[in-house]
Amino acid sequence: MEGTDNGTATAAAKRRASAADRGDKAARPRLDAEAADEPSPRKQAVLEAFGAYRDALDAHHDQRERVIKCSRDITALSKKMIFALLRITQEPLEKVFRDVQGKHKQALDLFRKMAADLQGSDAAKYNRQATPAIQEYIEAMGVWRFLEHNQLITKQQVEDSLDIGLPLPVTDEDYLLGISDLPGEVNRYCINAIGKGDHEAVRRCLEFMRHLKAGISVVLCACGAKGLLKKAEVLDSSLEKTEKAYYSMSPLRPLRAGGLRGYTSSGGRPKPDTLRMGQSDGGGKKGGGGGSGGWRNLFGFHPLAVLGAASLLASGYAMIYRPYKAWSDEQREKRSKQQQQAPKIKHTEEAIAKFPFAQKSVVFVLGGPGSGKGTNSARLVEDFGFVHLSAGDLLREEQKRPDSQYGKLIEHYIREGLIVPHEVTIGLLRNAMMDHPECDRFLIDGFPRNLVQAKAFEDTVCQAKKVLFFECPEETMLARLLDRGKTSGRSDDNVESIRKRFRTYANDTKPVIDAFAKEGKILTVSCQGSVDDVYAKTRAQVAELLGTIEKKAE
Ligand SMILES: Nc1ncnc2c1ncn2[C@@H]1O[C@H](COP(=O)(O)OP(=O)(O)OP(=O)(O)O)[C@@H](O)[C@H]1O
Ligand SMILES: O=c1ccn([C@@H]2O[C@H](COP(=O)(O)O)[C@@H](O)[C@H]2O)c(=O)[nH]1
Repeated sequence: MEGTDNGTATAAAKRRASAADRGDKAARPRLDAEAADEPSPRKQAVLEAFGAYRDALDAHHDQRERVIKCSRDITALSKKMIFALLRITQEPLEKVFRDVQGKHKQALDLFRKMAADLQGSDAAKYNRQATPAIQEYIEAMGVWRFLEHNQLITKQQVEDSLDIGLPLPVTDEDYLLGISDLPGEVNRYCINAIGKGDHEAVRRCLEFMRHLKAGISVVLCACGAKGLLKKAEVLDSSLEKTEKAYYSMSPLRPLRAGGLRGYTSSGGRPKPDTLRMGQSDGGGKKGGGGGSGGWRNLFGFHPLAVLGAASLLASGYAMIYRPYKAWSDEQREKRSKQQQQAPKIKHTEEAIAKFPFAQKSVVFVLGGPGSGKGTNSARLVEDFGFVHLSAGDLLREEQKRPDSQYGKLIEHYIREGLIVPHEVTIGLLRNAMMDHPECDRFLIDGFPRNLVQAKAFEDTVCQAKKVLFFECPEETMLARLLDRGKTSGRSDDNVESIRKRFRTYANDTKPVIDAFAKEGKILTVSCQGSVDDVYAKTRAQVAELLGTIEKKAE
């Protein structure tokens, strides 16, 4: 049929037919040309469909651009809020908070605009664009909360602060990633406080970061959330800087109130409205293991501090547990079988609480990487009936254990020469001690690697009787480790990892040795000489020590 695809005449065809009826031949060429230009209905339909797609794409593009713009503006405002907050050390409080409140109001206006674009079924498409703003905002609100109330902001508080009349979901991941950026800012505030000689402010920063680190470490161990590991490393380095700053202001502080006992706390009675470590009064649980006391120790007793901690853990839990819940029955069954095959945290809370840790004689074995700790410990076992527990070996074993939730984390820390969060290492050490209930003497080799571990072990396991310290120059250790690396198969016996381990040793472990030295607990052995020579010196030191211990016990 002329001019039609589906039997329906086009307008031009109709006009041509009526011109023919009228016998109007002159109109024909014009009408023919008109008909040739006019799209067929199918073409028309396709054009219309494309038009609709184009409009939808344009609308999507505009909506995405609007979200990106709002997100950038909120990010910038949040950074300005942080910047304004950090002026707290230079300007009157009211001025700072007034300024921040103004910026916060502007941020909320932008959030309102952004939330409007995030409503409806397509909202999820733009979440990725909104996320940076939400995380930066959480960071800013976290800094504010810390400075004003000395508390870790909770996820609920973040949500409540977003009073914009429209729902704007804050995910657990946003919350965790947002608060894990706090240490960098707290560290900046701390540096300003040092400039002002405000010792108390520096102490508060340090405690806050320790609480945060403890909480994040646990979440990290449990779920290894993408992005969190990197932030945890930054947190470590911020914490390290703050610790150095704090102790540089008061070098003897770690040793106040009796050696390591004074390490984590301010020494004096903490103010009721400040976050504090639960063990600051020296009332740590001896021989009692972790349990709920462990959490109180991590986060202090202030109810709102606990709330912050709970929020952090709830988010971590949700990230771990929700995906688990979404598993099929088959996946869940497989996972539970794997766990039954290789349970590692095998002692019950009750058994841990009952185990007489405090009655055990523990000797720590310290020294740089490759200084001979393992070699000499093995021989001491033969001569004196110690149980030898190498923290590094326990970690490597846990790393290899199929289905270990810590495997990836440990692998990363070991390769990078970093110190695995102490909750994991102490958990493994405690397990291993409990595997030998008959034994009273333990050589704990390669532990504690930093002051926090040392304090945590004292509080949750027991105090070491002495510390065997292998003194060794770096060149000797490097040569021995490279030699060992030819056959050891260890991921960290290579030049790059060895350098990192040396750095960690100098920065974190040497201060532990110094602190124990001040307590009079160090037995130094020079690592120079043959294996037999060094062992002879070691043996003599230990024989004398055991003689003393036994005499004391009589
Ligand atoms: N006195 C010595 N003379 C020469 N080589 C030694 C001596 N003592 C130990 N070694 C060798 O040096 C290497 C490192 O020793 P060892 O494994 O005991 O050190 P380590 O302190 O336990 O190391 P890491 O902290 O890395 O576990 C080993 O290959 C060991 O055989
Ligand atoms: O308490 C500890 C002990 C060890 N690590 C990590 O393990 C490696 C290797 O330890 P070795 O004692 O040399 O076997 C060490 O570099 C750390 O990454 C730890 O984190 N905590």
